[in-house]
Amino acid sequence: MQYTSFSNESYQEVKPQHGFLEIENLVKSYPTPDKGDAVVLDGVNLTIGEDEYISVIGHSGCGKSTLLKIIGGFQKATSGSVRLDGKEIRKPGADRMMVFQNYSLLPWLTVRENIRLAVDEVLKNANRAERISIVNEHLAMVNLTSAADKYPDEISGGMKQRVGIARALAIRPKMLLMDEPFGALDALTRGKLQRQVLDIWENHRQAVMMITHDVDEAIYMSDRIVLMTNGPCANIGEILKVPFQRPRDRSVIRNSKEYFELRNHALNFLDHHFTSEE
Ligand SMILES: Nc1ncnc2c1ncn2[C@@H]1O[C@H](COP(=O)(O)OP(=O)(O)OP(=O)(O)O)[C@@H](O)[C@H]1O
Repeated sequence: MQYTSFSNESYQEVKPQHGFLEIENLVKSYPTPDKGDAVVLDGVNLTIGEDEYISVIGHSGCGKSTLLKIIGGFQKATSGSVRLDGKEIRKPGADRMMVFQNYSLLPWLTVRENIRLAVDEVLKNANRAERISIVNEHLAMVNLTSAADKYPDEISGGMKQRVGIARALAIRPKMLLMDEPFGALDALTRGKLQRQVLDIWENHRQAVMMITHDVDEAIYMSDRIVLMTNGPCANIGEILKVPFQRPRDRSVIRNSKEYFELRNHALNFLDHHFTSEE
């Protein structure tokens, strides 16, 4: 793996002292009908701290979602290992919650019921009053208290995504896995929701891995940005450390020299890894 070649040393990768999620030599291939195995991920190594916010950027088809699904336990690695808190990940679990771009809410349940269902399913030791309180707390956290009794088709895309995030957070996962969570939203709603997610994360620190195609979003939100090389046989090309203090003010960091350099470095990397097929 290469690391950044910035003259400013602060951009160099700093591994978290205590690896919470540890990915070692991860390989994932799929069988093809005629050409043997197609290798999607080829030897991914990554360590994430328990309160780190990591973004993953790479061209379409390089294997970002595959990586997230393996961490989520929805797919199996072909070889290598993925451990969370020292335990090998073999199947989905309530310690890792996924948030998808397409919301994935149950349309026949209200906003409140969508969150309640997950809480009932996972927090089996909590009594009824505690579960109601957790649901209400998370509805309030994403400003959805007044929409609690609406159905998904009665609310906007941004609100649906907030339900998905509240549902994921309500069961108190150790790690949040987000696959382009703001991808389907208009720019204004996206900006607001990014801020809300950061506010929540700053108050309830947990490990986050977020896939995005947006370099500005990655810089604004993350501690480190993982840049993937193109597939097939994709790998981690570089890991960039984001040097800005939190809480971040988007308009302030955007005007800094470091922001400009970091953004250009990421964009140049992506340009460099642009295949002729794209
Ligand atoms: N179940 C599967 N069976 C066979 N091939 C698959 C399967 N799932 C994914 N792939 C292939 O693996 C590669 C990586 O797919 P993946 O969805 O992980 O990429 P991605 O980087 O998330 O793309 P995008 O940014 O477009 O969402 C693609 O070539 C895809 O066709």
